[in-house]
Amino acid sequence: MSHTAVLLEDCMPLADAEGAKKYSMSELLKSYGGLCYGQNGSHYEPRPVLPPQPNRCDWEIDPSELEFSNSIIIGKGSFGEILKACWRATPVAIKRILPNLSDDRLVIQDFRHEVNLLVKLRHPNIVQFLGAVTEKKPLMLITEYLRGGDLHQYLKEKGALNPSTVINFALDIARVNPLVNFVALAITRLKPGVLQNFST
Ligand SMILES: Nc1ncnc2c1ncn2[C@@H]1O[C@H](COP(=O)(O)OP(=O)(O)OP(=O)(O)O)[C@@H](O)[C@H]1O
Repeated sequence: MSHTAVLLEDCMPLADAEGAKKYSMSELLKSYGGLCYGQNGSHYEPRPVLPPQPNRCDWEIDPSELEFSNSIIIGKGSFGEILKACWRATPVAIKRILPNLSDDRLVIQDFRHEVNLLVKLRHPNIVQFLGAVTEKKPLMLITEYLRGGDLHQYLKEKGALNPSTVINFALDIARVNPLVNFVALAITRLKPGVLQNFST
């Protein structure tokens, strides 16, 4: 078999040519040794491609992938508890809707709203949404686990913050809007005395 034929066979363009009904190209590839799926001597087997499932989102998480054996409760919200658990061997934060609220229409609406919002957000300063369990109960929302907790927890532990820390936190929050980066850059260019006056 010629070098060309080996390359053609390796990358299996014949299936693509046949799929696209490019008959002359198919013939040309066959004349160079290209084999059809499943054809005698072919090392490729036909692999049926499942059609996309309607209404199934690629962020839907199968609850069997969540590992709760060493989970701990790290917080409580109005409708559920927040646990530190594992998903695919990675520590994650899971907001789990309380079983007795799982059928509450308003709770479900609120939960779906939060999921729909988080799906659209991607920014280093926003907790990363990883997926959600929406097709089975209890409903769950899975995000990256923040080792330092959230700002509320931080304030509870540290008490009043000094003004420059407050400004840095405010800038981190505001940086979610790209325009604010200009302001942030301008502030870092300020002389130290100016910032002192501004923060007191
Ligand atoms: N991703 C996370 N990583 C680490 N800790 C978290 C995370 N998410 C939440 N927590 C902890 O759980 C607490 C409650 O979380 P949060 O306020 O998000 O709950 P919630 O259900 O959204 O509350 P509510 O619905 O009342 O606004 C936080 O104060 C924080 O301590």
